[in-house]
Amino acid sequence: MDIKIFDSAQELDAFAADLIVSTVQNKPAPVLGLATGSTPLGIYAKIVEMHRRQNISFQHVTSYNLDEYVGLTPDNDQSYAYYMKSHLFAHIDIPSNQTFLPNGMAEDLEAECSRYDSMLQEQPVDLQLLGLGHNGHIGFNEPAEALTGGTHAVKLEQETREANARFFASMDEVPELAITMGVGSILKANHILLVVRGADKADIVKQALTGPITTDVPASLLQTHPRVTVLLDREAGRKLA
Ligand SMILES: N[C@@H]1[C@@H](O)[C@H](O)[C@@H](COP(=O)(O)O)O[C@@H]1O
Repeated sequence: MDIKIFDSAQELDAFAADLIVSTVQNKPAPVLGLATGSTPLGIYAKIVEMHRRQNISFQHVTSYNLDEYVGLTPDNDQSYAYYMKSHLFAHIDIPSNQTFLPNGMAEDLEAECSRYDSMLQEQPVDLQLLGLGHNGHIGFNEPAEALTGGTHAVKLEQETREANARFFASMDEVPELAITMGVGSILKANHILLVVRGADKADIVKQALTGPITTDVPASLLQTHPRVTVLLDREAGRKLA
């Protein structure tokens, strides 16, 4: 694992955005794996700025998002589809028919998960951006005795719902179910970019990066991947020796 610790959010965002843009520029048909949450916001803003100022084009890019809530329509401002549109897709030239998220409104969730997996199989992810949950989740792969490899529907942990409640009007509105790429699908990406910020994640960063590889900390499975770049701010990295 290549671990980099940054003194400022701006430096971290610029480094991550450069890495994403270089993947976009160096491949004829790049496939990006994208994430939501507060962690990637500065990175997306930097990418939008690079698109505007340096004319970086995303017309040839395909993207797959990690996860989506079940039961929220794409025009619901709490859905991840809405998040991606408002923070990234609407501001760059990526064609809308090349951006994919699991469909949280699908009647048959199992069929939706297999559909998503078949698409990922045909278009493997070149660079997968990841955030980290306080309990070590990646995407919505929660700590469990066994983890699911492929895309699947998952019941969210109370802790995860509480952490994400800040984006909703009330706790009752936070969905109980989500669709997420599985840890197996995430690990198939050629290169993984894990980004973590904040003192409240320092302990889980240490466990995930240096602790035992265990399904109790889903992010610890990243230790088995040959090409992971970890970007931390000072606070998130403060427990690493
Ligand atoms: N499903 C998302 C994850 O993909 C995200 O990485 C994580 C951390 O979120 P944040 O970046 O807001 O701390 O929690 C959410 O539950």
